[in-house]
Amino acid sequence: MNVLEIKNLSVRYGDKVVIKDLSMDIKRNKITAIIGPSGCGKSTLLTTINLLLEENGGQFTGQILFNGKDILSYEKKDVRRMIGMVFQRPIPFPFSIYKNLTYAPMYYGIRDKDKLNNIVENTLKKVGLYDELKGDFNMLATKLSGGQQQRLCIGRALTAEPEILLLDEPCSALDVKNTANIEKLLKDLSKDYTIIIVTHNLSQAKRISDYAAFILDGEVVEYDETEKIFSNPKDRRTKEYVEGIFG
Ligand SMILES: Nc1ncnc2c1ncn2[C@@H]1O[C@H](COP(=O)(O)OP(=O)(O)OP(=O)(O)O)[C@@H](O)[C@H]1O
Repeated sequence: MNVLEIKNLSVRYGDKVVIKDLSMDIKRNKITAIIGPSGCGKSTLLTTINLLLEENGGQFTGQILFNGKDILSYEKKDVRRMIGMVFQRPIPFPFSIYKNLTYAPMYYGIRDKDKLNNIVENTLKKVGLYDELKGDFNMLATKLSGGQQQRLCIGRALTAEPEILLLDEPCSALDVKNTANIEKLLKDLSKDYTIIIVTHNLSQAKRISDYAAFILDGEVVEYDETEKIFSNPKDRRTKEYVEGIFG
């Protein structure tokens, strides 16, 4: 079963319709890239999926099935736990690394010190920070480098044990080396998680995603295996976009 089935989704902010009758299924444990020119509705699609849209002043019609069940039938806090979000700018909580990584588990009721320590250790290993920190988990998270902060934020999202990770331009504030680290991390994580990434970086989409959706003016123009989108697009507009002719 597809982890998400988006059916006839339309989204508006007030009178402004930004997503129009969009339907797409998201495959489990794959990386799906959402590409398209600025303002086409990519971020809106992510916020709709994890029910942040309303807080941002938007409304949607249509249906999103998560594991076959209407997403609105889940408690919002469960959706936020199961569908984690990582933003463009890494924003760690202004606490220690330890506290950043135990915040969600404690919120969800874990109090056992050993369990919490394990979560911190395993998460740091998963995101490749464990060796770099050399045991200093009490360091203020905001003192990490930008790339490390973004890996910590991905780690923090993982501590809630999500099924899906939504990432909105996670590398746009990072240099080439940190970007490569994050890309490798996402590839590794896709064995256990479903990843949806919004990116302006077409080479990144090509490098890491299994599927890619090209969105234009709130509509899916083409959605297919990434390989096909880049090497043999069916739609002229997709071809022009991936060749860098517009956007
Ligand atoms: N909270 C909001 N209130 C009103 N309009 C919004 C809001 N958020 C986004 N929009 C509008 O919705 C449209 C789609 O925006 P969105 O951020 O989803 O696009 P995007 O494809 O992610 O853009 P970018 O690539 O520039 O980040 C834009 O016209 C934007 O101005």
